[in-house]
Amino acid sequence: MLDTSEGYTTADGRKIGGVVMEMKNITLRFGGVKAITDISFDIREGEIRAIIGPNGAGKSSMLNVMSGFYVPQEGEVWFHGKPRPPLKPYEVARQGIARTFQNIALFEGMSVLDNVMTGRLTQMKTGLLAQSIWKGRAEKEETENREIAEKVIDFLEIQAIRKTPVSRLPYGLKKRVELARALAAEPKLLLLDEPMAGMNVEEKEDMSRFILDVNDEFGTTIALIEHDMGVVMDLSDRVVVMDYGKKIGDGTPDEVRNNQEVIDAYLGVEHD
Ligand SMILES: Nc1ncnc2c1ncn2[C@@H]1O[C@H](COP(=O)(O)OP(=O)(O)OP(=O)(O)O)[C@@H](O)[C@H]1O
Repeated sequence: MLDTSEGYTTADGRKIGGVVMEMKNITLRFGGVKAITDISFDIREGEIRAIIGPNGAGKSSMLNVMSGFYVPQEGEVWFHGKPRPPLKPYEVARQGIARTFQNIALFEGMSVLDNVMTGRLTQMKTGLLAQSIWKGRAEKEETENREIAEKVIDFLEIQAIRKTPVSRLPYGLKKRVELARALAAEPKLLLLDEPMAGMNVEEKEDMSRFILDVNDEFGTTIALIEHDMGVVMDLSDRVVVMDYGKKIGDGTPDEVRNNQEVIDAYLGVEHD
């Protein structure tokens, strides 16, 4: 098994660093339903880390624990070497964590550019009162925010639709706009909730390329959940496999592919 204790070098020569986030013995219940049972794993700096598993395995619940949206009944989330207390959503964003959602959560009536600009809101330093007193400072910040939004739009190759209302876009492009909005916050850790769900083959290839480019260009650490095995295996450095709320595998794509428990529980049967 790959020894990751001191960081490691990937097959394609990327250097993976220290632990950014560590899930320690996480258990999450909804009333009588145990969505996650005693799961531990870490995410390292610069890594593309996937969580896979069949429907209902607990993947979304886990992502929501990672993003701070759910607080587990047992266990701790460690972030940069310290236990992370329960946080408000904007505090999570200020810690450098951004996410996308399984069901697209964009402002449909607003343009692509305005949607991407909303990704900057959590990073704004000038409050409303200060904005009215120091107009110059607010204007400078607005200009900076716009520059970052435009840079992300260029990077994800959506310049041609920057003024288009999101409601007019096909599904695959909406997903890309959601990624753009998350990137506009300049996250250190990006959480992607089924980024390829509902996409055709071409859209999946595009999205995979952009995820790899984001990781490569900005050094962003990425954790994603998916149930499209093929995509995940090509994209990820390490994979956690969940089934019925439990962790049944954790390792490189090859290690996971050859894990008998994973084969039995997940790969051996058809999943949509
Ligand atoms: N808010 C909630 N209230 C009650 N039960 C929930 C809630 N969210 C998830 N669950 C239950 O927890 C379990 C894990 O669900 P979760 O959505 O995390 O799985 P998943 O692996 O993301 O599934 P999918 O691939 O279908 O999205 C399921 O049994 C689900 O019904």
